Amino acid sequence: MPSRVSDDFMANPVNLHQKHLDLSSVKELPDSHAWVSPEDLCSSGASGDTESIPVIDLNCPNATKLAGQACKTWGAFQVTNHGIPESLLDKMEAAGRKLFSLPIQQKLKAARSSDGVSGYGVARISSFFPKLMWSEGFTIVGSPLEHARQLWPHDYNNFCDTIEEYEREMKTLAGRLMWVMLGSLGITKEDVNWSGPRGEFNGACAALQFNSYPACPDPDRAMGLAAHTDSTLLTILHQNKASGLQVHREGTGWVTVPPLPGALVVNVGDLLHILSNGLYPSVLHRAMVNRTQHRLSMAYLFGPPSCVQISPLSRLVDHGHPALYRPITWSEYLDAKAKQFNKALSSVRLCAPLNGFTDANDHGSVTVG
Ligand SMILES: C=C1C[C@]23C[C@@]1(O)CC[C@H]2[C@@]12CCC[C@@](C)(C(=O)O1)[C@H]2[C@@H]3C(=O)O
Ligand SMILES: O=C(O)CCC(=O)C(=O)O
Ligand SMILES: [Fe+2]
Repeated sequence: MPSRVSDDFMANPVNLHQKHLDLSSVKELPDSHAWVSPEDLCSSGASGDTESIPVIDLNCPNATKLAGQACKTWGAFQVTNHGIPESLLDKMEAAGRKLFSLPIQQKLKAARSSDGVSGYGVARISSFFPKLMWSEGFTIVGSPLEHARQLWPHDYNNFCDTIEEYEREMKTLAGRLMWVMLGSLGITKEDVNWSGPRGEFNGACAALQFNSYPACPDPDRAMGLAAHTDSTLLTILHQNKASGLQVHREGTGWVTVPPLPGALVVNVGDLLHILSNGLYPSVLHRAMVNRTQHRLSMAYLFGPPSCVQISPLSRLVDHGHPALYRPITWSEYLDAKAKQFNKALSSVRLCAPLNGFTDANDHGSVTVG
């Protein structure tokens, strides 16, 4: 049987000696990275590849309605005409390539510390799985300067300028997307007092995550990034030409999100799930790898100001629709995710769902292999 997230939970500790392998030079999949044994192979892969998440033109007059439908049914959509210049996306992809092509010893100079958030390393959720993922990541919160200097002591300015430009552009887009997504629920600026006087989400916090998935000698037995939901309000993801992102939909299974030139993927995160009182489910997603192409993605993880407690919006709560979640700040939620991973959302839940099932993203029964 393929392994299940619940079974894997904190099971076997990862073999630490293999943790920082140079994946691009490995010729055979090591056991430390083999998620599926040869006997399991027939049951792996995506089942529902005939449909995928909607593609929404942000300039279309119907964008708000379409985004609302997409958030309710998929928890994700792709967006075009988003205003981010293609040249900036290209520069970011080049910055990611430059970073991950450094020798492993150089990348480790900017390694994420055990209690830190920023820096180079394996996915934070790795500790919940008995096998290592076929990927490496680099997380930036605020200024990239300190880590960029460690990576390129004499040549860090271009990297920093590009990242800072991207962070500014993404912040504006994330604010715009918040109103498009919330607008469909009848939410206005008056309903979200922490969005600021002009609804610009000025005090919002964010992190930027570069993900690298080198070509893999045995892609059907490897996992790029294991199934998870993001602990954000929303995530804006750019993927290069290599496909690999899959979203999970109840009743359909795993569905591939094809890379579309210039488009960005928008995911509903756990905090928007809470804010919408469960109307917009956070999307369970994962990244697969392939035999020939190096896949790169960058995720802009958008959250509320650090002092703000997120709880279901009062406009969405009444006698028939009680608040389903207790108030929580982003950093408290990230702590819950770091300790409980896929049980974090349920741990904030106040009332049991009427149908007796757990939260949609309490994905203990979703197969990961
Ligand atoms: C703000 C954050 C969300 C994140 C944890 C982090 O502190 C920075 C990295 C983010 C990321 C990106 C890859 C998937 C993920 C689950 C992970 O392991 O690190 C997310 C985290 C999250 O959304 O919980
Ligand atoms: O690489 C991808 O497509 C997914 C990345 C992702 O889910 C993340 O960074 O949170
Ligand atoms: Fe994610």
